[in-house]
Amino acid sequence: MTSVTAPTTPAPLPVVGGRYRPVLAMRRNLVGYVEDVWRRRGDVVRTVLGPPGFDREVWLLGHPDAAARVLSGSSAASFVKRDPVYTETGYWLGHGILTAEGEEWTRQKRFVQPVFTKQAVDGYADLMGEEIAAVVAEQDATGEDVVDLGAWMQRLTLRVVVRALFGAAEEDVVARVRRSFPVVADTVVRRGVGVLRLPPTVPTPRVVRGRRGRSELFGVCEEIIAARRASGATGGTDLLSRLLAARDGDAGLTDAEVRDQVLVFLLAGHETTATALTFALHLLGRHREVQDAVRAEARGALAVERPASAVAADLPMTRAVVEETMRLYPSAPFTSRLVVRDDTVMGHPVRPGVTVVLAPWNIHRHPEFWTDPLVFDPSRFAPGVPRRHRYAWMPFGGGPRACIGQHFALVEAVLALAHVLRERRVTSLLETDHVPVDSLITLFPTVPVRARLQRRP
Ligand code: HEM
Repeated sequence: MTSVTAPTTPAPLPVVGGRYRPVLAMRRNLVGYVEDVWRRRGDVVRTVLGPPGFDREVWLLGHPDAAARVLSGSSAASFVKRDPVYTETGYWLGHGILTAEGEEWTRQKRFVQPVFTKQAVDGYADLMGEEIAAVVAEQDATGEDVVDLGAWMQRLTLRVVVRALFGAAEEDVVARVRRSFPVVADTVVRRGVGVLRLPPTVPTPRVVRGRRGRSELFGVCEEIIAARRASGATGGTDLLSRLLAARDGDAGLTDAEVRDQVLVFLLAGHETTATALTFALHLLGRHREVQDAVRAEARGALAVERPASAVAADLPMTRAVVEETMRLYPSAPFTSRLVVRDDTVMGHPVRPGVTVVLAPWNIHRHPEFWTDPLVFDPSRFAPGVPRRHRYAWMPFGGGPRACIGQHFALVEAVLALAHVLRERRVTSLLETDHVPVDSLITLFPTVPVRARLQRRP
């Protein structure tokens, strides 16, 4: 006899928390709130935020299966970057490949992909090495042995990306981006997670500040593009030259489109890597034996005269440190999407209009996938360790919208650690591996992360 079991539909998810308390808690500390809810309520949490009529439903997702559903090719079309945070990002930072959707994204990707092939990125490794060496030497010249790792690494990664973009690490550009980017990022996130979003045409103090920051950022890029066009120079290998020369059939990118891509690379490409390096140096500064192993590896790899891309490929231990750091401190701790057609997430039906927030911060601490998840242990990423769930480690996202700059970032990060540690001992001045953090698009420490540097023969 065969028995037929009727398919079961899971009961609707209960709504967790009130309409206002979570918003206040998120304002206080977004990372803390999302982790706390996950620990108390599990991997799929449904909230409804804001007053009736203006409310929005937000699901917080903390399981790799949920990430696979939202990001991977087969279902990704149900979850698009039109949620409030990405809508704000597009408004304030331009409509480059980071925020584009559908056909427009496919078109932009055809222009941008060739700029980020492995071969193209390996071509930037030498200039990365030069910029890193220059920033390290600059620090040595100050005679200061205590350094704010966050500020130092921001300077380093901004110089690298500016040089890769424009061919020269122009101080003026570096300074203007450093000044304006945090203001715009603050505007994007505060408006993106806020409940009552007034149109950006309403000149609230935040909007006014945001506009000032945005015109400075746009101005920097537009001036450089105009100067490059006016010079008539062609054939350069920096990212800007490649974008200006890029063709899809007969068509090229307009100046405004080039500006928007340049902005994406400037912004997506420096804070994220700086965050990873800040926490990597902090953790190494607390784990002396790992640091000694990284130093030994760096000395071996840098002793031979060869291209920096070959050096970067020869630093497996250093790379494992970067990967483990990005597990504990993912530079992009959350990513969000708007649901645009009926779908399911881990068996729960989700309807159009819901915002889903994936939390790599939680996924990277998930006890089903990580033993002792709070322990810093780079051996998890040693060569030969079997692959885990594809989305258990996802600092660069996944699926078609995964980070285009992943190889760039990893080459830069391992080279930076190798150059810093080769002749220096780093001692962290914080007495915990677990630095208090929050997030405005990217993760940041809420206390200064300082370390002592000592030269080692
Ligand atoms: C440690 C460094 C980095 C981290 C952690 C990181 C993280 C991410 C993540 C998580 C996404 C996917 C966002 C989503 O799905 O919503 C992304 C996308 C992207 N990243 Fe990165 N990123 C890093 C460095 C870079 C660099 C160096 C560049 C370029 C110079 C870059 C350019 C981009 C672009 C253009 C996208 C959008 C891709 C698309 O939508 O097709 N990123 N990044």
